[in-house]
Amino acid sequence: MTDRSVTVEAPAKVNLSLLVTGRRPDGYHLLDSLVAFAGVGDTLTASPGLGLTLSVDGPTAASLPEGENIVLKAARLLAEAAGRPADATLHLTKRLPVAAGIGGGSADAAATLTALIRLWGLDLPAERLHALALSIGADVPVCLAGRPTRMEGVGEVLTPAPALPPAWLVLVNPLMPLSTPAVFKARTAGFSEPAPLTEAPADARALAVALAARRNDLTPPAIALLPVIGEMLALIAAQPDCLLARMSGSGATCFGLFATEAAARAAAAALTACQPGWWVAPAPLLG
Ligand SMILES: C[C@@](CO)(OP(=O)(O)O)[C@H](O)COP(=O)(O)OP(=O)(O)OC[C@H]1O[C@@H](n2ccc(N)nc2=O)[C@H](O)[C@@H]1O
Ligand SMILES: Nc1ncnc2c1ncn2[C@@H]1O[C@H](COP(=O)(O)OP(=O)(O)O)[C@@H](O)[C@H]1O
Repeated sequence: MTDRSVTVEAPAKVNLSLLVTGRRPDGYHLLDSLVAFAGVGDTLTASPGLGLTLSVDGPTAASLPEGENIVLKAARLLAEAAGRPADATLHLTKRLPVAAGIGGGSADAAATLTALIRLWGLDLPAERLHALALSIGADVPVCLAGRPTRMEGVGEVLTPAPALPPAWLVLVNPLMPLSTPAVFKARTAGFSEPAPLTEAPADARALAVALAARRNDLTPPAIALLPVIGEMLALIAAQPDCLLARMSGSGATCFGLFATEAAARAAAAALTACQPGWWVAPAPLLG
């Protein structure tokens, strides 16, 4: 690391609701999702260097599969778009479970773009950056936005969501990866009507009520593929003061919504005591 290093956090993406509203001719599903971020995630540091290198550490680094890390793909595509060499020394501290429905890879890619734009002093037009992010992955544009957002299309249509109230989440993952294409493929239900959040909920309880009127349409197929998700949801919902229990993205990570840090931390401790093999992370909902 040098004085010129740029460090960017890559927070977990949480689909507070996720409706499948249709299907494109190419097979991709159209979504209407309220996406927010949690105060837990990976960290990306970019430093000056000759050539492009990436080192990775952190508690979940070992579960990254062989093959190109999405961080390198993001760096190469950004350099290409800027017409400059991809010279940087990147370091990723991986804390989020992989292939977990909380967009760890997408958040890492977005953090890489943000860090390298600063390191390389680039001034890319917003539309160009949006298109570049989308070419890396459907969830990368929303991770680049990094604030509560209504996400439509397959991730390309973004509208700022109403402000979210102070609240806490407990993220829970069984440390079993779940394949996104498999979950979409296992869907048997029809399509949902879009249901945007139109008013800012006054508090965490009002947010829970608003979310309860929506769903995550990918939950039934995810449970069919990985029944432990059903157990996780029941256990989270049974925690004192849990306002809502829901799955994020295509799973398997689920979250509980709580009004206070104390309630979230108590629930996280109880969940860990009961299932020591699960990844359990209490974190604030980022507004
Ligand atoms: C479901 C969401 C919701 O935020 O999150 P995650 O569960 O990945 O975190 C995303 O839309 C995940 O988008 P993305 O990250 O591009 O999915 P990938 O892992 O690349 O999976 C791609 C495959 O999943 C299916 N797929 C994905 C997205 C979508 N809107 N419709 C689809 O049908 C397609 O079969 C596609 O080939
Ligand atoms: N830095 C990274 N972090 C996580 N996954 C990565 C990364 N680079 C590449 N991948 C690949 O991206 C896939 C999707 O990962 P991830 O974003 O964690 O899941 P999800 O899309 O379910 O939220 C993983 O299965 C892995 O093969």
